[in-house]
Amino acid sequence: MGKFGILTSGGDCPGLNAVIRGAVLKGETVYGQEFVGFLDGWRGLIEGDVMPLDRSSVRGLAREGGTILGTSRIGPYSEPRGGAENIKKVLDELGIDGVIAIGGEGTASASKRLFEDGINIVGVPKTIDNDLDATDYTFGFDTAVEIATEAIDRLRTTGNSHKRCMVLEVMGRHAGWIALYSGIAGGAHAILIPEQPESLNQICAWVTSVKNRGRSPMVVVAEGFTLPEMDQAHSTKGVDGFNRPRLGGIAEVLAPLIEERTGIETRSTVLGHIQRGGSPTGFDRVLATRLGMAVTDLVADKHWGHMVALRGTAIVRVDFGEALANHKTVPQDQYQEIRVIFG
Ligand SMILES: Nc1ncnc2c1ncn2[C@@H]1O[C@H](COP(=O)(O)OP(=O)(O)OP(=O)(O)O)[C@@H](O)[C@H]1O
Ligand SMILES: O=P(O)(O)OC[C@H]1O[C@](O)(CO)[C@@H](O)[C@@H]1O
Ligand SMILES: [Mg+2]
Repeated sequence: MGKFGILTSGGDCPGLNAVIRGAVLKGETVYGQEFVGFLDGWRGLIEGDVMPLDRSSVRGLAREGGTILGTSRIGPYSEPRGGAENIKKVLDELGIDGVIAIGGEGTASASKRLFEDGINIVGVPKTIDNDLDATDYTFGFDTAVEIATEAIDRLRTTGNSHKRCMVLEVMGRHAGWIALYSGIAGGAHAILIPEQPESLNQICAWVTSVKNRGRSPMVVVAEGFTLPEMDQAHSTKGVDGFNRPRLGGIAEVLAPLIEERTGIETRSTVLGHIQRGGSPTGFDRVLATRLGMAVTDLVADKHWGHMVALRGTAIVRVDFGEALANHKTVPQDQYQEIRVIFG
């Protein structure tokens, strides 16, 4: 029973639509809940801009990339109409009893603040970066790894033909999970992640040893990687809607440096938003559907201020504070495990 509004906020991610479908199907079927979708993240909530969401509007959605609701990096407290007071009024006017916010760390921080300000709100974690501590995996990550792995496979054939060093840049602002997993899957000769600065000397030593064995070096780098002499991640594209530097382009910095130092012809590719687009993998569809279904239990129990998460194979409930306590970065031992065979 009751009427609830769903929104997707922050960067999009394959599986968002599967969450929406899971929530609507279970909420309607098991609890008799009704749903609307807020358009473009928090903007739709602030402005009361909604679309109807029922069983027929989520038909076939598990396989669809993106989000039918749209997303943005607008915050719920942004001027001129943001803030808990206004949001309460909007919810009352629309007869909405609570909000389901699907998003990453920023969305969860905003949700926590709204909950503390008296809004009935629960969350579903999403990010291709897999860097949310409360959950073992986030949906979208497996899809991004799959896409990045295919990119490595393809770069390796052209790299081999021309006997070049290939550098692939993948996403990963604070955490190198996509680089680590796709790099292992694709047999990269070096994997560079934000958690672990590596010197240019070390990178070139790996590249040279690969070349000396008669192979074409493949380097995978996360966008947030820094060389020891860099004080922040490479960014030349200004800031995003929340004033954070837009990352991207470290591969283009590294490639000429590697070429100059090693004498090996080197090319760079920035995979960019391709890894966030398109259809989710089977794994991500299952995870997203289960999280979407489980969030309707939270709503039915009025378990506001919490989000659903994956622990092992179980879906559990964690409060926003716990979910936000730490970034889940790649632990040293997991990086060292693969680093011993670089080069
Ligand atoms: N502490 C906060 N208080 C209020 N609003 C916030 C807070 N943190 C983030 N927001 C708002 O929530 C929006 C969504 O956060 P953000 O852009 O970081 O996306 P996200 O949900 O973390 O997903 P992504 O993984 O793509 O970063 C931000 O753009 C910002 O407007
Ligand atoms: O280009 P956008 O949509 O602002 O988002 C880019 C960021 O979003 C993420 O994909 C997810 O947080 C990061 O890896 C990346 O830095
Ligand atoms: Mg964020």
